[in-house]
Amino acid sequence: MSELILASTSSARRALMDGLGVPYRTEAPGVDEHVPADLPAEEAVRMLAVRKARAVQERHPDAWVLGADQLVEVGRDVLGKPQDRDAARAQLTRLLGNTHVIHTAVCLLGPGGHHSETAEDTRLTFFPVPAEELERYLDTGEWEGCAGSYRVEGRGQALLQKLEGDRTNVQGLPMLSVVRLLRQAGFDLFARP
Ligand SMILES: Nc1nc2c(ncn2[C@@H]2O[C@H](COP(=O)(O)OP(=O)(O)OP(=O)(O)O)[C@@H](O)[C@H]2O)c(=O)[nH]1
Repeated sequence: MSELILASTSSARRALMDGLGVPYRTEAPGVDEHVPADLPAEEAVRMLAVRKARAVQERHPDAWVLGADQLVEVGRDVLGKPQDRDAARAQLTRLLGNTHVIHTAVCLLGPGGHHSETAEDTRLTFFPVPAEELERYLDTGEWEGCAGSYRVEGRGQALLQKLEGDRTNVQGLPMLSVVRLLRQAGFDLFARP
């Protein structure tokens, strides 16, 4: 198989791919992540996952390229990554004591016009916690670089009352689906190095 490129700057996505153990490298997609404001969350993440993968594939047409995007939907609000602590506090205040949905899309592009993609939802319910506890969680800094301002695999799990779906999907890649897409594309996931 020609090389696999993860079109991402996300350390969490890298960690998930490192765990899978398939040889790959990363490259920043470098795309404009703006989408129409009224686009439903699942359509937005699919559009951006494809945009990221295509941007890298244009630079490496013979490679396999995996792109991903994620948004948090709570009620009618759609949340991305917070810009600062105050934005993170506002996001978490919206999530605490409520149920929200993580929408993550992945797109696998390959030689010969291969295009496969999927979008996965994970539903999470957070405990209602007092403002002082929220400030202590913000002190961990886990909000930085995370859509929804928490890390489900870190101290953020202390906020988690219920999770329905793929936990890795929350971290950034729905690994059940990533494995399926790679196997369907013909990848040998235990190839000798
Ligand atoms: N470690 C961790 N990261 C999370 C969690 N929830 C969301 N994220 C990260 O939040 C980011 C979602 O923003 P995106 O726009 O999809 O991705 P990005 O960080 O800009 O990275 P690119 O793939 O380069 O676009 C991703 O990096 C996710 O890995 C979580 O629970 N744990």
